[in-house]
Amino acid sequence: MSEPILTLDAVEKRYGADVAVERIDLAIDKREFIVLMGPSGCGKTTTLRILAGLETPTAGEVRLWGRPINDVPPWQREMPMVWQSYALFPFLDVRRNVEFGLKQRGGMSAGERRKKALEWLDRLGIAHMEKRGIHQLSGGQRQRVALARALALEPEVLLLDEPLSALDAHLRIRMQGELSRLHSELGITFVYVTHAQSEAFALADRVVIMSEGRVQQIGAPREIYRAPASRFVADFIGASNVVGGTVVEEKDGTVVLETPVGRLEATGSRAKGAAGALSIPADWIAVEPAGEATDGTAVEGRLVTEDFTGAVVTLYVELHDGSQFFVQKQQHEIERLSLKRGTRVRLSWPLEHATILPE
Ligand SMILES: Nc1ncnc2c1ncn2[C@@H]1O[C@H](COP(=O)(O)OP(=O)(O)OP(=O)(O)O)[C@@H](O)[C@H]1O
Repeated sequence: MSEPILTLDAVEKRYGADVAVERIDLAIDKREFIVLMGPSGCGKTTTLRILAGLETPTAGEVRLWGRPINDVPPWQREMPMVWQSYALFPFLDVRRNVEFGLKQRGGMSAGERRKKALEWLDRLGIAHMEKRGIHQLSGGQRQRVALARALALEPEVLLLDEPLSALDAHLRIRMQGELSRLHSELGITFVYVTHAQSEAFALADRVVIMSEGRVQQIGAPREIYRAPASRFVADFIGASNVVGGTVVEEKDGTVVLETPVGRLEATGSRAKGAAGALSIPADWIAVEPAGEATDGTAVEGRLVTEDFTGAVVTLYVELHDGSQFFVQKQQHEIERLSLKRGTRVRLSWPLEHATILPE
């Protein structure tokens, strides 16, 4: 294993009695695209600000290439940050905004700075706007200027705090594609904070799921999607139905749980009598008219709503105890069933996809 470019070692940040980051351990490899994701207030932004040097940890150590940098000020770290609000200077034109960081760093003539700024503006497709004022730009163009300003420093690490959240959905997808392309072309490390799961999964090499100032799971998007490490992660990702119960049988890598919706089987192991929660991915559930017997890998209920979002349809089915399962299907897969609100349906799934969540 090569040495990580950035290491957070038992990093903590408290503001008096308030804990923003309880404990973060994280090693980031060179060229990685790392996305920090979690509910509001979980400490994502604080973690990013600690990396930028804008906050000092109250305990633990931050290392860059193995060298402690807790006490290194932001301007000596060369890890620029790009914000949702762009943080551009309204009194400088586009090109001068991009030149600003270069000027602060020093060591370049005015001509060199200008050339570098134009190179980056060109790379981001807005060189022709070099003389415009910031107020004459759209949100997407402002975000490009902010990116050009950070990238003109040619940093090893770029920090991004919800950079696309102020943009409309269409532009967000486009900028997402551009960020992904820039990341692979430049070969630098991106540490990116977002609320948006689709953004995290589309961009990240690894996603860090945080809650209450701690890391809940670190993994490739697919891994997190298919194998959430805890009930918290499964609920947060929202791709699976999670049912809690008590283990009543255990043998050969499978367990049976007594749950409010009946006895359900799951793969994994847990001692008899222990509490546990099983997770059933919504896209692995088959829907058919009710009537056939249900067993440990099926339940029956009544269709309550159908959310149509284009090719994918989400069905919400109410079970006998009043709880709901949701099922995700391609539109063409359910057309033949001609379901209506109130129709009784049977939901079933392959046993290997019903897994007991780690404790
Ligand atoms: N300067 C501060 N003083 C006191 N508490 C703070 C300060 N900055 C952050 N916090 C608290 O630390 C916690 C983590 O904040 P942080 O901004 O890192 O969360 P976040 O995950 O980025 O949230 P969001 O998604 O809402 O931006 C929050 O409970 C917040 O109120």
